Amino acid sequence: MLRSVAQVAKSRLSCLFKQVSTPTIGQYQRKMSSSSTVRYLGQEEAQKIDEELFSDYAFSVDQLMELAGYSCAVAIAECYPPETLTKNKGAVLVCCGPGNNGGDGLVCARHLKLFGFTPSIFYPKQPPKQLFQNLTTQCKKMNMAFVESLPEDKAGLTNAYDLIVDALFGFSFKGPPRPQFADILDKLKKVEKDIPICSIDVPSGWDVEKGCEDGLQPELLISLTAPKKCASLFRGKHHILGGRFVPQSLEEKYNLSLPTYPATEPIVRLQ
Ligand SMILES: NC(=O)C1=CN([C@@H]2O[C@H](COP(=O)(O)OP(=O)(O)OC[C@H]3O[C@@H](n4cnc5c(N)ncnc54)[C@H](OP(=O)(O)O)[C@@H]3O)[C@@H](O)[C@H]2O)[C@H](O)CC1
Ligand SMILES: [K+]
Repeated sequence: MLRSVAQVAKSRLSCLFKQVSTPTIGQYQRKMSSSSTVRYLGQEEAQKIDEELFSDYAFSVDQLMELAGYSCAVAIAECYPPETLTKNKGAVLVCCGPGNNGGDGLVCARHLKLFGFTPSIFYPKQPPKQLFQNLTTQCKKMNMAFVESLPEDKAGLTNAYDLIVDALFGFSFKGPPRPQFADILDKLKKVEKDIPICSIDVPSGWDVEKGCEDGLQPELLISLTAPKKCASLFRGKHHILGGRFVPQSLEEKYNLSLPTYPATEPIVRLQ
């Protein structure tokens, strides 16, 4: 049967709209899973790329940390929208370590607060550096609580928080965790089946390349820049890539084969 001019025009128009409409993360994910072979980085390589961003490309730590932490908050809000966290009204415990991974955690906390979550911060080893002191002041001025220690019993965490952000260690972690942090990681491990854990860049306590079979099992992993080798052992629900700041020339130099980020999104789903 011949279609009327109006029907043809309507179908062309709808095709046009399909072409120009913004693709969803799901659409990109489907595209990626068939074509992308994002490369997983070793520890030294991840550190080298990081150094090059600061030296050759003249980025400042604050700049990249802001983008990294922001992308983590976006990933968390996408996987766990605050309005769905009804048990503890969107309370999130952000555990921050002594290095830049901890700094990402502080930035992430600030954005989570702006997105409608209620973050509290656990920052047991605060380095005396202006950058971290500034990030801490920003969180305090935004009325975020700083907790001194983790509760001894499991219920102390499960009755207080809907989510835990693990920003303890990233790609510079080496060897077994020292006692103070071994104890913290044990406490988080005990609640991982009750409260989703969202790890920034590397699940803390994992060897950056070989992982850790009986270590923390986060439900969400947000890899930054590119996944580290240990991410191939991640068995959680969501694996998201953030840190959309890598210049094309650096991506090419290290053959990163990064997936296409959707439109203006700071994150792209890997799994
Ligand atoms: N390019 C990017 O993708 C960017 C990523 N960012 C984030 O930065 C981290 C890496 O940060 P870095 O400061 O290099 O290191 P970590 O945060 O992983 O940890 C360093 C601290 O951890 C201590 N450490 C190391 N091993 C142990 C251990 N076994 N037990 C206890 N403590 C440990 C270490 O202490 P030292 O005494 O050994 O020095 C450090 O205090 C990356 O993963 C991203 O999250 C940037 O924000 C932006 C650019
Ligand atoms: K981490």
